[in-house]
Amino acid sequence: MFNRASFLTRLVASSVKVSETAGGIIKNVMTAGDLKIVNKCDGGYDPQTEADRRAQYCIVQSLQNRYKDLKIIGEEDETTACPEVELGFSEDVLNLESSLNSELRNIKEEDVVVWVDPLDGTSEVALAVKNKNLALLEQVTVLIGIAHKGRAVAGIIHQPYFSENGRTVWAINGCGVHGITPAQSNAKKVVVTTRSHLSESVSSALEALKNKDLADSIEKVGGAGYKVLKVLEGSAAYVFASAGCKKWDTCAPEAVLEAAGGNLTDISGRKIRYDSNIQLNNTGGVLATASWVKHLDYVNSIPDDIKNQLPEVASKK
Ligand SMILES: Nc1ncnc2c1ncn2[C@@H]1O[C@H](COP(=O)(O)O)[C@@H](OP(=O)(O)O)[C@H]1O
Ligand SMILES: [Mg+2]
Repeated sequence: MFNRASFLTRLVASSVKVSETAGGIIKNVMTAGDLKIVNKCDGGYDPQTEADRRAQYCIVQSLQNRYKDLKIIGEEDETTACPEVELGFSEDVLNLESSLNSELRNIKEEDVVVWVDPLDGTSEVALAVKNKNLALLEQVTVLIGIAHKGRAVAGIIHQPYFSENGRTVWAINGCGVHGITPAQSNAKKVVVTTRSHLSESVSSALEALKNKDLADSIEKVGGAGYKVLKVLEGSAAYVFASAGCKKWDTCAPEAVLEAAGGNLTDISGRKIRYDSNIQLNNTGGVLATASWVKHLDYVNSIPDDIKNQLPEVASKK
């Protein structure tokens, strides 16, 4: 069955399993207790742990083992070799093959870019360990986003610390979202935003949304993957009017949210591109909304002066 499936179905089926194995690696590193944290940012703070390094090694090795010529862009430049290579695949994904439209079924390996964030929410891991606040680990996700000709078409969000055994939320364009039942409405409009990268422009955008009755309350949580899970669970929107979030943070969440009827764009409402030669930063910020609110209301309520500070930059500097 695996060998007869289309390239996209096989890649998603593999990626679901690979994300789960990466989640296991993260949990093992946490249990072992030595995170070996390094700061990746000169003059700022962008932590990387042994869990990020091992999880990315496993994801890239596992996918490259099956798909030799696949273009994969991962967050981490430094990785740590680990023995786990995951060659399994999800039967649930294979069973979806007949639901794919012909365009998706004909996707070729050479037109695909896989965007990998092996551990989204690293700052929350560092804080969880420092403050012995393990509840923060719920905000950790493994993100594998699949882009075809620059557009996010499928995504996997694995959440290792959800409940006892974790959960995997995944989607292929037009084929619904799996592993979660998205909320269809909420009397209260909760807007989620960054916990660790607040800035003046983020605060001003949130204030503008409050003034237009588009944000009844604000919740600050970590990780792009976790924030999109919050939107699927009943928050109205995820707003980040700043430029630090990267393509590997948004590719999988965008595909998953859009399969559930929501939207993820930059704060000016422009689609985000995921071509292999693209600028890594989401220079236009991030705006994600649930299926039950109007995306354009949120776009239109963010003041132009904030949008003008966040222009789209399409190609690498
Ligand atoms: N100013 C910044 N500098 C570095 N990374 C940033 C950033 N703003 C956002 N990010 C990245 O975007 C993701 C979501 O951020 P946030 O939780 O603040 O909303 C995080 O991914 P990682 O945890 O994988 O590094 C975070 O590092
Ligand atoms: Mg990230």
